[in-house]
Amino acid sequence: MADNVPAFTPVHLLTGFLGSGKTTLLRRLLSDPAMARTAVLINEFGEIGLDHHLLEPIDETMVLLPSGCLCCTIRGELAQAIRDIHARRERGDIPSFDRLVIESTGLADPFPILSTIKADPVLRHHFRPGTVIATVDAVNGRFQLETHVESTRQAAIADRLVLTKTDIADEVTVARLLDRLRRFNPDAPILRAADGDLDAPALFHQDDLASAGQPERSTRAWFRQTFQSDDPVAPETASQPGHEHGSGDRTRHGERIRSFVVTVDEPIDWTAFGIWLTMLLNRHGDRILRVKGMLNLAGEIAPVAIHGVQHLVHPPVHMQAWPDDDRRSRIVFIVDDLDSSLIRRSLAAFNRLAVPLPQRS
Ligand SMILES: Nc1nc2c(ncn2[C@@H]2O[C@H](COP(=O)(O)OP(=O)(O)OP(=O)(O)O)[C@@H](O)[C@H]2O)c(=O)[nH]1
Repeated sequence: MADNVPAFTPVHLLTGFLGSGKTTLLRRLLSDPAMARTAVLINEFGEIGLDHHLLEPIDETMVLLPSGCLCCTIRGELAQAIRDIHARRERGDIPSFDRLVIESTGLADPFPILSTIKADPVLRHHFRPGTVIATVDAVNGRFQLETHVESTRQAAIADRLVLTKTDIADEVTVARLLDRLRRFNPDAPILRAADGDLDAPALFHQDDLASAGQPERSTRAWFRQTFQSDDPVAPETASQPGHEHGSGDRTRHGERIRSFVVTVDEPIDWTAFGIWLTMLLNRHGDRILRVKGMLNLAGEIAPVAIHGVQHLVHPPVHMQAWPDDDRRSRIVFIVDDLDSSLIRRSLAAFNRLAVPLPQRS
C-alpha cells in the first residue's frame, strides 16, 4: 500500500455552467505547490474532450472520463474510474494523492455525483465527499441561472462560489448576479477569480484536514433539506426543456442540448475564422452554449485554443505544443436547439475549410 494515504480521501467537485471557467480555475489551483498531491478526473459533455489537452501537462493522476454527462449517462464509469485510480494508488503504480478533484461537465447536476461516492460499497470506505466549488460566469451567469436549471443547482449546492470574469463584467451586472446567488445560496463564501490572492488552500485545505465523520457543513445540509422539499430547483422536481426527469435513470440531458465536432484539415486563416466566429455568436449566441477548439492556424507551429460562451468570444490562447499527432483543427460546439448543419455550412461557406463529420447526436 502507498505511503501517507489518508484514511478517507476527500473528493472535491468542481462544477459550474458551460464555459464558466472551471478548467481555468483548476489549472491555476493545480499550479499551487500545496496542491501537488492531487488526482483529477475530468468529464466533458461532448464527442471529444479537449480540457485535458488545455490543462497541460497530463500525468497518470489525470483521467479523462468517457464522453457523456456524469450526472446521468456515465455515473457507473465515475465509480469505476475512482475505484481504478484508488487501486493504482494502492499498488504504487501512480504517485500517491491526498485529494481527488472531479471537474464535471458544465451541464452536470452535482447531487448525483456526490451521491455516487456515498452509495458505492467500495468507495465509501476510502473516500468521502469534499468541497463543492462552483464557478459562476459574471458576464453570462444571470442568463444561465434563469434559463438552465443545472446552473442553479450547481450554484445552490456549492460550499464555495467562485465568480469568474469579473474583470470583463460591469459592476451593476455583478451586483445583480450576487443578489441572485444569495437568494438560493445564502452562506457560501463568494470569491472572485480575478482577485490575485485567490489561493487553493482557501478553497480546499480546510476540508482536507477535516476528519472523517465530521458533520457536513451548512450549505450541503441546507441543500439536502431544500431538495427534499418541493423547491423549484430540487432534482426530484425540477424540469425544463432539454433536461428530462423520467423514472429509472433520473436525469438525462434531453434532445435539445447536443454537442458535435467540426474538424478542419487545412490550416485556418485566423482573420477569417475570427470574423466568422464573432458573427456566429452575435447571431446565435443565445443558443450556442459553448464553443471551444484547438486550431491549426496558418503560420503557427503550435495550436491555438479558442473559447466562446454564448455571445462572448474570449481571446485566443497559444498552446505550447500539439498534444498528439493529429494536426487537424477541432472545434466542439454545445448547442441548445440549433441545427449543426447550419454551423457546418456557414463555416464551409465562409472560408471553404470545414470538413463535415457525420453527426453523432
Ligand atoms: N476574462 C476572463 N476570462 C476567463 C476567466 N475565467 C475563465 N475565462 C475564460 O473563459 C473561457 C472558458 O474557460 P474554461 O476554463 O475553459 O471554462 P470551463 O468552465 O472549463 O468550460 P467547459 O468545460 O466547456 O464547461 C476561456 O477562454 C477562459 O480563458 C476570468 O476570470 N476572466
